[in-house]
Amino acid sequence: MDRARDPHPYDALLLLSFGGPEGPDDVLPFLENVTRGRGIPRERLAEVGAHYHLFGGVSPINGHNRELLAALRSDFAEHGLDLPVYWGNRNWAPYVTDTLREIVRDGHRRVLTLATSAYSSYSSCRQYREDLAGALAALAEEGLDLPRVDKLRVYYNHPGFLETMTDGVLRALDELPADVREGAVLAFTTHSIPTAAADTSGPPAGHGDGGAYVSEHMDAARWIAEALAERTGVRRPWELVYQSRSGAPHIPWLEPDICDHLRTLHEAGAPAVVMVPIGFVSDHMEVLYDLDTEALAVAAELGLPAVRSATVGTDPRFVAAVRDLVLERAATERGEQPQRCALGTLGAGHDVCPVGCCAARTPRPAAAGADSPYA
Ligand SMILES: CC1=C(CCC(=O)O)c2cc3nc(cc4[nH]c(cc5[nH]c(cc1n2)c(C)c5CCC(=O)O)c(CCC(=O)O)c4C)C(CCC(=O)O)=C3C
Ligand SMILES: [Fe+2]
Repeated sequence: MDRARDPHPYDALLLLSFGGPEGPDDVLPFLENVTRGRGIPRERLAEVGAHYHLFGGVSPINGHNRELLAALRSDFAEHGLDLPVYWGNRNWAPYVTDTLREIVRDGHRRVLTLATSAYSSYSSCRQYREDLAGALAALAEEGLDLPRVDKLRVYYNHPGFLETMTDGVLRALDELPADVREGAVLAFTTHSIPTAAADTSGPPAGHGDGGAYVSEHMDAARWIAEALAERTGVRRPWELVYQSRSGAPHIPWLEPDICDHLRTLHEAGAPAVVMVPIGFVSDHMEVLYDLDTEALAVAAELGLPAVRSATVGTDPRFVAAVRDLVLERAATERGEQPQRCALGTLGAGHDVCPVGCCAARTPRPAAAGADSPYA
């Protein structure tokens, strides 16, 4: 077989995501699934529930995942990559346990996982490995022969991610009124997490304050800002800011918040801003509500021209990046030394999360890492 198309030893790809409600009656049970045992104040739940109800109780995330699933399947077929693609979620149907059961019943033994999050942190990486461990534990209870499950490395610095984001910013700049375009500044934005979770993100060896979560986002932002400067001849001020904070007010989370940042930019005389949602791989509710609804309303109130650039979604270059990552990992598992594409300064991330990577407050079994209790 052509090595460039050889998925061996893998026989299935699992798209692992967050899940979201599909109608008004799903909203409360979904939020209960998300927040079980996580100490989110009730007022915050009601508030977030209202965001979903504003969109008919439907999260955009499932539709985006269905589209990504279809795009991956046709890209793989087009490139002669014979690897079935499945989809399972943490918080809503199709649940990952049900999907993994189907994968096993279909006779697959080596599963590679793509999580819909590009960075290192408990919420964006380890919690997905806990989901896999939970699914494996459930299947073991049922007496099924367990498959081996691996997870793809973080992909925030893959060219197919960064170049696609960069093109999105170029399109967003074009949407700004011509007279403020030149002076527009960049606000890279991602999901806030507790500072304690940021500090322990990535391998225990450490990335300094803010851990791998902050350093990876900084590296992505810097690369995009420099690529834009090269392509447009305009060097724009930029900053990494945060959004979608939840949790109790006395617990510190990463700051500044995008809405506060817009006020700061306005006071400092910025003529316009592009919000670049580097933390999200598709237009989740956080993008549709927290940026497109809330942050754009703040900007409008200030009279600050603002636009939000695109997420990678199902851009063909992002889909091709996933194929590249799958083939790279398959080759590595076969003992070859494939090229590992990465831009920026941090290099390609680890294939296998080391012991203690993105440590959790409450230790739980996590699969697909060096500390996995499974083979
Ligand atoms: C880093 C990160 C990502 C990015 C990585 C990834 O993509 O996984 C992410 C994604 C998402 N988060 C989502 C939704 C929610 N997240 C919540 C709560 C939380 N998120 C956190 C972090 C993250 N979250 C954290 C530290 C909490 C506090 C509670 C806890 O420690 O678990 C809550 C509870 C209510 C609230 O407080 O907001 C909701 C409803 C959706 C679905 C959106 C849709 O429907 O389109 C998606 C993709
Ligand atoms: Fe979240």
